[in-house]
Amino acid sequence: MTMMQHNTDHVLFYGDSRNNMIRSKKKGGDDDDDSIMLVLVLLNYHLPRFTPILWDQASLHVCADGGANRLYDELPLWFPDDDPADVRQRYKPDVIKGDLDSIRPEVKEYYSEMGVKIIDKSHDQDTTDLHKCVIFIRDYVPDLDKNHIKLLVLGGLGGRFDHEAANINVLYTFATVLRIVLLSEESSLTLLPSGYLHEIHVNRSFEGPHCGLVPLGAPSTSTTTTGLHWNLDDTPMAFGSLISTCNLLESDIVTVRSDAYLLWTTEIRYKP
Ligand SMILES: Nc1ncnc2c1ncn2[C@@H]1O[C@H](COP(=O)(O)OP(=O)(O)OP(=O)(O)O)[C@@H](O)[C@H]1O
Ligand SMILES: Cc1ncc(C[n+]2csc(CCO)c2C)c(N)n1
Repeated sequence: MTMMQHNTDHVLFYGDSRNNMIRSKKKGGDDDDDSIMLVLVLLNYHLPRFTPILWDQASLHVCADGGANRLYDELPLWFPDDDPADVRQRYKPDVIKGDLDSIRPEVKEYYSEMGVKIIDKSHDQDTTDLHKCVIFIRDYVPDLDKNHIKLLVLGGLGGRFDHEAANINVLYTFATVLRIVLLSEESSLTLLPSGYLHEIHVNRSFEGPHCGLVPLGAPSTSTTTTGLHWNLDDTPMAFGSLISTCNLLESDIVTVRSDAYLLWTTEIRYKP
């Protein structure tokens, strides 16, 4: 498989190292982010209408179990003038992985005959399909490239709350291994580990104005930000007290420093 080709095309969304990424510098660490490779994971929930744009920019495309049904069913509907078979050939995943209890048999057979790698982990009923896909990506990508990967999870927000909570747990589980962003058509969500100065480059042509910083795993005794309408200045945050929601972007660059892991969310505005 030649899945990990470097993607040097201009990137409109979530991959442009100048416009839209989070640079997280440890004190004294290198700022080594010239080239970002996008990896997509498609879940079995509403795929955002911008999925085809991201697809063209990504180097690796993975479906989590029933996410393959979404790709098979929904992509042809977005290209009504094209033959569905041509659309499915254009948007052919590299891998389908999961416990395979949701992918329909005809969809599995269709992609299998196209040569798509299908990984059956039905024996594992303790981790979610997204977790299984992230393990595949973690093990597939050489260590040297991991800093340059941005994993976008399409259909990662909204829907059943237990699935959303599991997706957020994946952010925590792999926080120091891979940069992961959960996406829906309305929001992005990523985790900012503590101990870094996070320099977040937002693209206000499609992100914002609303945004939030949420100490989900544990309270923060001190968070300091720049670039927001309501900045925090060595401020504590905790559930039951202050959390920063309904905040507003005031700059293309937001900086965050905190003693706790924080979820960072932005509003997404997309008009097809
Ligand atoms: N209703 C939903 N809301 C939000 N996310 C979903 C929903 N259904 C599926 N997903 C996401 O898509 C992934 C793959 O979906 P799939 O239907 O194959 O999962 P599953 O493990 O069979 O789910 P279930 O708990 O329904 O048995 C899930 O792991 C989850 O992340
Ligand atoms: C304590 C505990 N709670 C729930 C599950 C169930 N579960 C968690 S992930 C998963 C796979 C979904 O594709 C399933 C069935 C478990 N194993 N352990």
